[in-house]
Amino acid sequence: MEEVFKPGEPVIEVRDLYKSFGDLHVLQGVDLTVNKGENMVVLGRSGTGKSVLIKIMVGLLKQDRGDCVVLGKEVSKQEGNDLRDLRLKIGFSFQNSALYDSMTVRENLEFPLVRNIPNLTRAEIDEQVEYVLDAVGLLQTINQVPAELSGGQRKRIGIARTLILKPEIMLYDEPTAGLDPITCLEINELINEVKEKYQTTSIIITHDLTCARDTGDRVAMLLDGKFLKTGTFEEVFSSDEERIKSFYDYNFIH
Ligand SMILES: Nc1ncnc2c1ncn2[C@@H]1O[C@H](COP(=O)(O)OP(=O)(O)OP(=O)(O)O)[C@@H](O)[C@H]1O
Repeated sequence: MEEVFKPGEPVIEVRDLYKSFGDLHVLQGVDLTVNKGENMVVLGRSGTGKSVLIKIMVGLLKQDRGDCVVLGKEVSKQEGNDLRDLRLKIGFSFQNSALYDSMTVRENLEFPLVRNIPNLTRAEIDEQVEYVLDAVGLLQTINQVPAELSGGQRKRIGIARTLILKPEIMLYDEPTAGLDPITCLEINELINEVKEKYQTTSIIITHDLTCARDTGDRVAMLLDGKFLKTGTFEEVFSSDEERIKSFYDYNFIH
């Protein structure tokens, strides 16, 4: 039986997680709980281990010690079809959108559907492509190729391509990187709309404090291998901790 998670129940539970590469101790006792329907923002300077943490969550890396339980399953113990099924429930929206340049928007969106869900009819594929494009507000771009789209539109299509498999969890890697401030705000809105429409649980990795403030139900600051502080944006940034204050001062733009 598939486990069904109710709002507020933990969907991701990371406990006392350690990961080193030789002498480089990247994660040193990470604890994190993300509840059903929650947007959790992970903040941290470059190289602090945010991507390593995400890779452990999707089974691309194994921890040295500790637990990483996603949708009720210890990820490091999943193999073969079980790991594949778990990964299908986790949508990973890459930083560079990773669209295929030679394919139209329609073809880019069809690709994950056809690859992962066999025996869909043409009408079902069309319906799902159009639904998800409408959800990200870009139905009119269906026959365009990525080169004809703006950076913000490409991000949206990248998010749509992840959403089309209706994942329970969304992992956004630097969703606003390289975008102008207005487009950043539009992406933040989209992340919030996705949460409402698709009832997703999300982790949003970012350096962008406006994104953190606007999308995060809670934010967690990764520093020196651990989460230094977790809470609402206001709770975290009202802290007197010097390293949090200096992160805020260097990163807050508007
Ligand atoms: N497979 C690996 N082998 C060896 N070292 C690795 C490996 N993966 C990551 N690292 C190292 O672990 C550290 C954390 O990397 P990670 O990519 O998680 O940083 P990050 O917080 O995501 O940074 P950024 O914000 O720049 O993407 C880095 O020093 C990186 O070089």
